Amino acid sequence: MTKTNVGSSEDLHPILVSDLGKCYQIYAKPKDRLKQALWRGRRQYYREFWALRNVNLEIRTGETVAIIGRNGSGKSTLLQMICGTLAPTEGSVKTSGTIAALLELGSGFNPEFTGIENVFLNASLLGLTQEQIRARLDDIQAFADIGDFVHQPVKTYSSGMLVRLAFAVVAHVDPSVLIVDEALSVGDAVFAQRCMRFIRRFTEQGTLLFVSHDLNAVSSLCERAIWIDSGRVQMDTDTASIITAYTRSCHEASNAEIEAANNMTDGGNRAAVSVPQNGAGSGTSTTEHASKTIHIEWNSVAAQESGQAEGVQADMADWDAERDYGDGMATITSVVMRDKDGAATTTPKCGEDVRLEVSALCNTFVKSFLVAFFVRDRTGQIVFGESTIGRECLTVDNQQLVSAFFDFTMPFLQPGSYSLSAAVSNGDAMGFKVLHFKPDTLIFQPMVGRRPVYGVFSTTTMAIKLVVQGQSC
Ligand SMILES: Nc1ncnc2c1ncn2[C@@H]1O[C@H](COP(=O)(O)OP(=O)(O)OP(=O)(O)O)[C@@H](O)[C@H]1O
Repeated sequence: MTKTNVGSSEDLHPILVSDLGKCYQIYAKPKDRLKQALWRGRRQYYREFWALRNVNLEIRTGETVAIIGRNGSGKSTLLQMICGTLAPTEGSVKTSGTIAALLELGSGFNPEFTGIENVFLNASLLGLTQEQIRARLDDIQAFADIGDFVHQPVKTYSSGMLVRLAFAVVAHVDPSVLIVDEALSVGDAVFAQRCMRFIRRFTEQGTLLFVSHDLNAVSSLCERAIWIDSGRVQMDTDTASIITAYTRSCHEASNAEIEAANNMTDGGNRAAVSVPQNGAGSGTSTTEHASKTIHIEWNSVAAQESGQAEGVQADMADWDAERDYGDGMATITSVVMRDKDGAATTTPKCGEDVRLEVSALCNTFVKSFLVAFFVRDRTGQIVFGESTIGRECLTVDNQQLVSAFFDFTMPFLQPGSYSLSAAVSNGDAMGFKVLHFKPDTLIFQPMVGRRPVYGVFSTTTMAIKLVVQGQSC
């Protein structure tokens, strides 16, 4: 472990990765491995598999960086090479400062040692003296919170207990760089929150490298993200842009899967889908839920032309090719928020009723039309959302215009700017195909008022009573 040299380039870049690559030798049969050893390289019995290739990264001091990507894309391979637990096939990694890493479960622990013995072993490897470890032992035990198990060999621990102990150690060794690989997914909710509080405090002065499939955690912790796909850096920029691009790619992959499954079931003949019962003409459907309503109307374009539907024209100009995605079988034509008087607004009052109208034109027959929206805060975290899933099953015909009306009370939000994304899909809770997803299509600034907001948003409280025992109110 190296300490930071003040003023050096390593000081500015605690992690520098150049042309990094990892190649595995894949053997079709176990005996091929033996043959390879016997032939000493004169014949090849394996095929090469590059888990990671041509990766160049500069992580600057104080940056909070997420690594995201689908299963098997190479995230853990990259982190292991940065931490020095895996040797690269090509390229190099330069690190400086004290790097504390939470990688695979229990890595770095000796299974025969007790929890306490492993705390001493790991904390001393991370640069603490025996005296410093003794002084911090109570805090480490309190953070891990595994009771008397701390005196048992770690081979008897559950996966949750292992990650608790490992996290407790890294939380008390004052690292300058913290690397976390999916560790939070193992602990229970209370422990995950304890870790998130620690990581949040750590990011105020330290450098963080964070791997997670939880995009909300990623957006709330990291300002920069790196998307890895099939062992290559696909994109490296601000977290919000990466999340948009990555989720778009995941939806496209999922749409392709659903398309393939549909082709298997109907033999590739989309015309085999039965003609809708309620597809022609127009209609209304309303569902009550909790205290508010979701309300969907659909009209034929003929009705629109005769003035029954508000003038909405849809064509591919409604698509932002850079950001929108979907299979194009419907086009979102407008997304409007209205106040309680019906006026369009981008400054809704918190605690007051609003209506969100999402209109879309179908470019094909849609068997089960779904509408959804969600709202992100300025860090990209999803704050709330709603969908017709589980509430509506609407069949829509080609060239019909659908409007969904979501009536709800605007929650008491933290002050700031919020973006609303809308989507229309075909399917149900078990799986749906995105027809058109419009990210960040409506930006609004809620009027917060003077009421304090606790957390991401406060509930719309029906009543608050203060009662002194013995007195009526
Ligand atoms: N020892 C190994 N031998 C052969 N292939 C390996 C080995 N270790 C990893 N791989 C392969 O390298 C690729 C990258 O694996 P890696 O664990 O880095 O992915 P990941 O992005 O962390 O995935 P996940 O999100 O599922 O944790 C995968 O295809 C994996 O099967």
